[in-house]
Amino acid sequence: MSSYNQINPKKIQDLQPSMEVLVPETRTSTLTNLFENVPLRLTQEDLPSEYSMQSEADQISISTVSTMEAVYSLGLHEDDEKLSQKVAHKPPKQDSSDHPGKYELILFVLLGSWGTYGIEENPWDDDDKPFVRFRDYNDLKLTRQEKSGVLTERIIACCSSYLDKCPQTGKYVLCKCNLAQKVPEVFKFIPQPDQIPERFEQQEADAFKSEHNQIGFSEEGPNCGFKALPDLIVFLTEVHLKGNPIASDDNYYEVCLKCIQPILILDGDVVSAEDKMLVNAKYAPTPFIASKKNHSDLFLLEQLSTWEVTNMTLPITKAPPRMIVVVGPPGTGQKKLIQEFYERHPKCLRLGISHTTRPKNVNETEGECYYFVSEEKFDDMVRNAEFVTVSDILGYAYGFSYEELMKPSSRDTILLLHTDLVGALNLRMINLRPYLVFALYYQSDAYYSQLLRKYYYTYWLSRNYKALRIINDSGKINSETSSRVTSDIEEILKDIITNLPIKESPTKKSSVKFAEVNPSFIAQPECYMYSTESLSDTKVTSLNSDEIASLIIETKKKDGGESSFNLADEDVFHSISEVEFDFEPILSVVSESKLEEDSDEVRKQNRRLKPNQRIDKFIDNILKERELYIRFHRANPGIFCETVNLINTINFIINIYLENLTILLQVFTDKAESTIQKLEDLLKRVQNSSRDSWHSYNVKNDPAFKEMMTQRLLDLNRDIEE
Ligand SMILES: Nc1ncnc2c1ncn2[C@@H]1O[C@H](COP(=O)(O)OP(=O)(O)OP(=O)(O)O)[C@@H](O)[C@H]1O
Repeated sequence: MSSYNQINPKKIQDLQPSMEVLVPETRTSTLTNLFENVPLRLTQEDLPSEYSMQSEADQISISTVSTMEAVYSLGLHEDDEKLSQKVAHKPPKQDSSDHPGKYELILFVLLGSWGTYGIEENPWDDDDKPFVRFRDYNDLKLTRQEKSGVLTERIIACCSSYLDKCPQTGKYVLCKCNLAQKVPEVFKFIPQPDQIPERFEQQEADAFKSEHNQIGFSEEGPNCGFKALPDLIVFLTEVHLKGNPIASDDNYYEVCLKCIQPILILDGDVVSAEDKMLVNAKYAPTPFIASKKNHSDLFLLEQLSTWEVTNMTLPITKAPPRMIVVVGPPGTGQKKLIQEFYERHPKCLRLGISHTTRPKNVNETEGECYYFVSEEKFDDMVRNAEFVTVSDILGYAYGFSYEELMKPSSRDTILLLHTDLVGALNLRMINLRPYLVFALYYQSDAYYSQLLRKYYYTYWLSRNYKALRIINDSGKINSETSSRVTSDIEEILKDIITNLPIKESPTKKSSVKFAEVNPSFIAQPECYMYSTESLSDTKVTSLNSDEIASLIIETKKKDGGESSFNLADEDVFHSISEVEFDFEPILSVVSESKLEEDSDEVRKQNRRLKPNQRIDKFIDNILKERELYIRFHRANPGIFCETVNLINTINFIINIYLENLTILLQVFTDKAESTIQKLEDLLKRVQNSSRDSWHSYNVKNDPAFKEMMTQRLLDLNRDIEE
């Protein structure tokens, strides 16, 4: 038996019996190899003296039941119906009766899919302290190739044989592939030892250069070329492949960035976060795949977690509430829409409150539109399988919890919430049968300005500058304050002038609460936009340059000294009519003295972030997402209807989908009245729909389930008899 190099006896005694061994299908070959030499039953002899087995019953056996195989592979590649069919009819693999034992280990393979998606990058970030190792790398008699740094499956197997506690479940799992020291300067992988070309035998270890390693895209076989990447390099941050055949592929750079998520250095060059972001956006999975992936992750966690029966737990016969879900790309104003809709029908609706890690905005109240939680808390909830769905939106996590879903409410109350597309598809996938409403800005231009208002200015203004004063070419500068012009700011202010849709003259001297102008996603300090001089009382179609000079965007002082600016007439912004600015303003930024102190820091930050480029890309990405929603809608007729103007089409579609209890219609958030009207129509239909048509799959009637239970009972009886 191979050696155990580190054993913590206390921990091994904690081993809990458990039933499932989760092995994603695509990874089984590595795993099978891995256990070739691991005894399936550990006895006292196998263990070092520090650990004493109390009785025979303490034997640990390892067995595999691959319940998740189907979910993992099907979840990624096939559709709902096939998934449910296969999952339902796939007979579960039996526990091996040759190896009974009190304890079973959960095997969980960290290579590849798990961890690269969504939930956590590397939950086992404990490089140095595995507590049991079945096969030790140090015991391997390395071949010449291996000594020279060639990575073979043998090495991977040894490096993967750690036993440790799974952070998600607290159970012991055999996992982790730490290749950190095994591939010191080059990433070298030879898939099959018998495929090693002659020349390797002749190479001197020292002479072994990265050009000679064996990753080539022309190679055939399951573990060759690019295909080998995702399986192996979850822990690699630095990769050198220059001169390797793989490097001459046109998509080499992008594929490496995509496949090797933790990569920081490729061929000696630092990989920028921006490149990674762009590559990720370019190769983003389709919404269906993303949501299936997401769903299978959550499903997996659900399987691994222990559910507690509390007084919140509803009897299984109770159907979840009927729900209307407003779906749309970020910044569409879904939140406002559903709140407005809710306020009109508070008796028949219940607002579903999601959890999010995004910071709370000034005008938001905890628990009213979101539960604002820390990333740690959110992760904990994910691990405990508390969420029905989770999504990652613009860098923040959003999730809708089971608790919210099942909150007691009257039988006829309809749950109203908003999610992104992935979230909505997840809800469908677990058979909640939501009525999906597609919310979109009618015009992409309007959406663009909305996004600019929402993200661009807020992001910029709030993070970098305390005060901005825009002056015109007449050169009026507030002379008490020092001024500074930077090209970045110039650009941004130009954008503000050209894009900020100032609508109508305010009727009185007023200030506009900037946070209201930008009900922003990104938390901002309290910013206010105000005019120093009163603007004309009469309606104007354009503001003259003097008036422009007086538009100031400034943060509120902490001491409250500028509270007079707080007289915000929140409607002002919305009631200013659109203005064309036909001059090139000279722009100046007036900083407060505090800012001067910070200026070095600010400059440093500018250099690092290049914010205006970044935010441009950021907004571009959101616009692309809008396109994606529309494409998705077109490619999946029936999920959303095509045009909102064709009332008849809507009725037609409603009739078709009424049967499936899924009505899909499109709503434009920039056309508030007609939108609410549509939602009201929908509400009536949902109310009239029959609850009795709720059907849920009953696992107890499934022949595979019956077979499995019978077998389990037989096994149990046999164990007892023995
Ligand atoms: N539980 C959830 N699951 C998935 N997506 C969600 C969830 N809750 C909210 N979202 C989505 O997150 C996005 C950002 O919402 P947020 O309220 O933070 O910003 P917002 O810009 O005010 O949103 P909007 O303007 O679209 O109402 C929205 O598109 C929303 O649909």
